[in-house]
Amino acid sequence: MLLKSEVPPTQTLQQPPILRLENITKRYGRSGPNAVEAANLQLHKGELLSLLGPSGCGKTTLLRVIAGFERPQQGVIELENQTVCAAGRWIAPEHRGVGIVFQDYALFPHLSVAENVLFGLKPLARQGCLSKSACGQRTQEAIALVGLSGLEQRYPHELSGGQQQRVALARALAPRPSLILLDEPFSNLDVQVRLYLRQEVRDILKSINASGIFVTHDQEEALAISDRMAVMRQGQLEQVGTPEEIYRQPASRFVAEFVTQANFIPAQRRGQLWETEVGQFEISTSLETEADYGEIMIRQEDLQIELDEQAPLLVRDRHFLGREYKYCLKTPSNRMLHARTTARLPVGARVRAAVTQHQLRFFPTAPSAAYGKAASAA
Ligand SMILES: Nc1ncnc2c1ncn2[C@@H]1O[C@H](COP(=O)(O)OP(=O)(O)OP(=O)(O)O)[C@@H](O)[C@H]1O
Repeated sequence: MLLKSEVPPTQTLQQPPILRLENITKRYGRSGPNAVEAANLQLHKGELLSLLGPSGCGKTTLLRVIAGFERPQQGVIELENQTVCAAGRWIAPEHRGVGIVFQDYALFPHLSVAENVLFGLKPLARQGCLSKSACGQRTQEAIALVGLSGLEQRYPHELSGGQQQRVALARALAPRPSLILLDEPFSNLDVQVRLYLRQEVRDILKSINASGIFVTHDQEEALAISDRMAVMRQGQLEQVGTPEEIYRQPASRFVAEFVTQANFIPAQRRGQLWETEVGQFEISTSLETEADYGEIMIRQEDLQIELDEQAPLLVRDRHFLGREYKYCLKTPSNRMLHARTTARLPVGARVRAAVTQHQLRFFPTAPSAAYGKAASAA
């Protein structure tokens, strides 16, 4: 039976990892660039990790390497303490005990819901690991787990996109894989369905203490559903951490920009101040550095704005988001900044930027990107 987990999450982190990647490098063709480069990663039992990054950064390639659909040029993969990939060792995908959910569901149109789920159990039945009646029972349990009981005899075309994706999940979970891989599982769904299904899928996986890796390029989705996130850039894992760590302590400007969509304002040191085109910031702990040039990062929700006729920022646009407004603000050098706040301010007004000092972060840059040069070039 697919049992609800009785292992508390903190305990699972003390167990050995269920998946371990060591120095995985994969390139397509002989001389192409590395699609994945020297990736190291561990996943613990019951943990949900998202692989997040822009298009082409290597997320799907890394997932396919873990599944065994692609063979890396270098590196070691251990799954449940078994080496499935290393120099001179290769375990085929069907023997890795990994379940996969694809973006396009990949259901068989001529098979019913029950037959599609049963299909996932065929290899176990063929190997003599499961009897016919056990296969039937597991099929029913998996269908119930994803909330589709009663729809067993329907065909894929008689289901909504969200229901089809649940069938795909049931099919992947029925063999009770040690690891489940989900490649952009919600990207074909309407935004409404996507929002509730991603939470439901997380709840389902958590209820059976499944270990999973999601691929997504949607940072909000990654923040919402993961226990940990791995942010990828040009084939490399740039930062791995909890959603809170990644959001609050981004390891690089790339992570900060990609995950938080924060504002970056060029700054130049002037004595004990960072000078920017929207005002000066005192150099205290959060902005301390050896550098003379850089960018100050201000998250949209941390940028407070107040009406001030003499101020350098112009309210260019305002969008009502329900709970708050999102403002687009123009700086004197025509740079756009974004702020989210509940205050309603008129478009065309001039506003002053106020930020709590400890919420700022600083990223050094070359002098050419500094405020004075950027402003004069605009
Ligand atoms: N079969 C292939 N042959 C050659 N190059 C490939 C192949 N598959 C992927 N690539 C290349 O490898 C790099 C990584 O691709 P990958 O699909 O892993 O990225 P991704 O982050 O999943 O992108 P997306 O979000 O657009 O799906 C890209 O430069 C891509 O063009």
